[in-house]
Amino acid sequence: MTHPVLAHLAAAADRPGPVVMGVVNVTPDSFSDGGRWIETDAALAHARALVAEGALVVDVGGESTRPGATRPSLDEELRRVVPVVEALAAEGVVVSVDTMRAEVAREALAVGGAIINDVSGGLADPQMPALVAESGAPFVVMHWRGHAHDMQTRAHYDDVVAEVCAELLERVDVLLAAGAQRDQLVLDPGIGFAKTAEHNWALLAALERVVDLGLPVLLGTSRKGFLGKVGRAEGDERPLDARAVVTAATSARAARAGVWCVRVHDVTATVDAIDVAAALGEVPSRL
Ligand SMILES: Nc1nc2ncc(COP(=O)(O)O)nc2c(=O)[nH]1
Repeated sequence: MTHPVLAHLAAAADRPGPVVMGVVNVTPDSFSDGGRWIETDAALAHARALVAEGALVVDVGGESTRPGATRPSLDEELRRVVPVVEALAAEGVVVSVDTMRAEVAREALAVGGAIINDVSGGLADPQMPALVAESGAPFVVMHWRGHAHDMQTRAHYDDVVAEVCAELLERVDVLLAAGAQRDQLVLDPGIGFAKTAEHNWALLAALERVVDLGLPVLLGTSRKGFLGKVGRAEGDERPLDARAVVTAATSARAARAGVWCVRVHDVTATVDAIDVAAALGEVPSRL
């Protein structure tokens, strides 16, 4: 059984391969584009541009999750996110809200947000599982081992793929026990969260094992540090605005693995890469 919002997106998709989710960080300090979209009008203009490039969903976030980031207050996160979600939803855009706070998710859904994207998978806010159950909204359960200020101290695994899968399934059990429905849940391996570059590559190489857990999968590699560094000498990593191609290559990989959605800052490059994978017959039929 597919959740109606996910079914709508599948029906809206005009190409094979993952749904493309465009990123709009309404934050002053996100690693990938901090500050550029902090003003509501700038965020809206950017979101519209991403939709024009082929994004079927726009992910609106008000809290930076980069290592070392400090958390905004609840009121500040609400101030950043709610006006953008409301305006985009009013224009018919499918909006996901990237938040770890149940109150922000609740407010965003109340003004038309369609999906909750919680990088903590419901761990950061004990109220989130109940909100997920109460709302019935699709919920992205990302693998997470702690807030930005110390998550990289938890990047220790004997078998990162097996442990990430097991910990994701633990979150699924908690959410189902709280009353959420299975068709609400989307899994995400949490690339770059409590993971080294080696862990990220191992997870990308084994994406089918995450897909085989039997729920839609979302992948977020876009512009992340391990992509900046790949193939480059120390100190010669790609600048943030030169990571569209490396990100797109991982989007093609995601398409080949049957991933449901890719969350990216540079939509066109990813759409192009997925189109090539599809033309080569490498993309499984949609979920
Ligand atoms: N579901 C999901 N959400 C995320 N939100 C933020 C970031 C990192 O920050 P960014 O907004 O600058 O990309 N990565 C993810 C991710 O990998 N998966």
